Amino acid sequence: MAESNSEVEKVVLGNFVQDLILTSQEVQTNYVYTEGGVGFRDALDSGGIPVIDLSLLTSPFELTKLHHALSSWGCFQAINHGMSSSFLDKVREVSKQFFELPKEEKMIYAREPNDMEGYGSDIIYFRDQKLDWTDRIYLKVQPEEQRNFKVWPEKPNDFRTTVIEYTERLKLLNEVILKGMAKSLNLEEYSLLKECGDKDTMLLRFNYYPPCPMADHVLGLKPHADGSTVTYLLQDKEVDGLQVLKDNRWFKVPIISDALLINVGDQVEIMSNGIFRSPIHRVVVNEEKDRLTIAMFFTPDPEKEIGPIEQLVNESRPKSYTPVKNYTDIFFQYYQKGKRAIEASKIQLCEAE
Ligand SMILES: O=C(O)CCC(=O)C(=O)O
Ligand SMILES: [Fe+2]
Repeated sequence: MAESNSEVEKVVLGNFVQDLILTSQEVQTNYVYTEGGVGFRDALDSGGIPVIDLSLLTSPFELTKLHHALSSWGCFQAINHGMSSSFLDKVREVSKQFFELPKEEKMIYAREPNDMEGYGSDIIYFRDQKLDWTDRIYLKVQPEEQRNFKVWPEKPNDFRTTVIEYTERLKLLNEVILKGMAKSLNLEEYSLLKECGDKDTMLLRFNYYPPCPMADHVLGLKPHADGSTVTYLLQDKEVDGLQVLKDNRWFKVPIISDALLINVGDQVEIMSNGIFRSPIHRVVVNEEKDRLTIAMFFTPDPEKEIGPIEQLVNESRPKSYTPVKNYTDIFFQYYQKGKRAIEASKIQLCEAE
């Protein structure tokens, strides 16, 4: 259901934002928003994003809190997730060390022009595409046999082992979260995990946002919702920048040291028949400081068709989405055009009006 490619001129490898800064080039127009730009950073402070203690997730009280968090905000800050502060520091540290390497050492892991995996910046699909002020490393970390080590940094030398350990830890955590979500929906606890199929995929993205001289007119990441089932974000420890849209207003996501920000992606919105929402979020940049975040996206087995879970469909909540397969594939083209892929799966419920 991807859109026609008529606008797509060619897919090219863009500039690295880090290079633009090092060479003090003027900010190119493709990064600059002329309308609605001023004030990107003026979002509301939000102490309101729920904080959930995962060590209590078996209690009915915490499950109710989880249900409420995911149906109102679509995200929460997870504390007591079992990963130590020093381990999370290590994950941040090896990531930062990679971006600090000289250009030629990073380029060994550059992505191919048509490929997402590896070190790169936005794929350019069409001429007027708005570009994100960010460089990334994108790695498929699961299934294991699909790891493309050609694009996995070997420097710093503990990069790979740290990434593999982080992957293992998040795999376990994701089970806890999907079971908790299912229970909070009064479903059998494995129902969401089963819906993801046997070969679910994990994509790890390191987002590096260099400082930007036009921070009020440029976005680190344009507004989007994630195409995942669930996303786990390890924020920068010192520099904020993430904002979440709720009731048409942008709220800043505060930094809670060692918490993970967990958000619903489009595919859990579909599975939950819209009870849980996949929140729209964006990233603003900073004039002086760089920022680094690490996002792990879980997606179902691409061979597995997913759709609203039957028990969540009834007269008062009719089926709102058509089943989809390999949702991730269509997601990125929509994203670059500033559109939401989930619209393609939504059923128009005219008769309910
Ligand atoms: O860097 C952030 O704060 C958010 C990253 C994000 O939204 C993403 O990678 O999809
Ligand atoms: Fe995101």
